[in-house]
Amino acid sequence: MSDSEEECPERQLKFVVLGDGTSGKTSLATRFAQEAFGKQYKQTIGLDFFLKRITLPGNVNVTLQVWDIGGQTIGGKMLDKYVYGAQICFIKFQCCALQQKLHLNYKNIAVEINLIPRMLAVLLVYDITNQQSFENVEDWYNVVKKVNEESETQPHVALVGNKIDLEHLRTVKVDKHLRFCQENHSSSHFVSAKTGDSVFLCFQKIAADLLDVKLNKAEIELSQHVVRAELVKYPEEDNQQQSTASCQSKVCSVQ
Ligand SMILES: Nc1nc2c(ncn2[C@@H]2O[C@H](COP(=O)(O)OP(=O)(O)OP(=O)(O)O)[C@@H](O)[C@H]2O)c(=O)[nH]1
Repeated sequence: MSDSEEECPERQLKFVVLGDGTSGKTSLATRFAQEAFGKQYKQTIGLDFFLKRITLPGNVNVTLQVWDIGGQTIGGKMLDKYVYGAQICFIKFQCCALQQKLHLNYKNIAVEINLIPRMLAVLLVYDITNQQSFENVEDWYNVVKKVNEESETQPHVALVGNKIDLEHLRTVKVDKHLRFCQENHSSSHFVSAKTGDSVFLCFQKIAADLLDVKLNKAEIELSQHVVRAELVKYPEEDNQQQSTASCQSKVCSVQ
C-alpha cells in the first residue's frame, strides 16, 4: 500500500438490502459483488455480508459493504441492529484490522462511533412478479424509518424492482413503483439479478449519490451491461395466438 493510500483511508459505504424472502436480495448482492447468479434458492438465515470496491468518476475509490438481510428477519429482534447497529460492528472490524497491523492484542477497544460519518443506503427489494412482495416493502420501510427516526442523517432509500427478465410475468405496475418513490423520496431502480441488467448501475448510482459524485450520461451507459435476451416459450395450444404473443415477448424480454 502506498503512503498516500495510508494517509487517506478509503471511503466505506454500508448498503443494507431488505425485502421479502425470494425477492432476490442474495442474488442481487452476489451478482454485484461476485458477478455470479445461482438458480437454486437457498434461504438466508440472519444475514450475509459482501464487500466490493468500485471506482466512481474522478477516481473516487469506495468500498461497499453489502448487508444481505434474510427475508424472515422481519419482526425479529436483530433487524433493528442490522439496519442501525451494523455500523458499530463495522467499526469494531476496522479496529481488529488496525490491531493486527500494529501487533496489538487488546480484547476491546472503545471507539467514538460518532467520529465516523454514517453513510447508509437501504435497498428495498421486491419481485416485480410478486405483488405481495411489493406491498410488504411498506413494512420493511417502516422498520428503517423507526430505527432512524432520532438520527441526524437519514439513509439513502432505494426502491429496487428485481426480476425484470420476467417482464412478461409482471404483476406490479410501474406506476405504483414510481408513486412509492415519489412519496418516500427514494431513488428508483429496475434490475435483474439473473441477467445482471442494471445491477452495477443501481449500486453505482446510489454510491455516487451518497458521496455527491455526479455521473454523466456516458458513465451511466458504460455501466449498463449488454444483456443476452432469452426467448420465452409458450405452451403449444392456440398456435395462432401464440405466434403473435411469442413475437411480442421476444421484444419484451430484451432489456
Ligand atoms: N428470473 C429471476 N430469478 C431470480 C432473480 N433474482 C433471484 N431469482 C431467483 O429467485 C429465488 C430467490 O432468490 P434469493 O436471492 O435467494 O432471494 P432472497 O431475497 O435472498 O431470499 P431470502 O434469503 O429468503 O431472503 C432464487 O431461486 C433465485 O434464483 C432474477 O432477477 N430473475
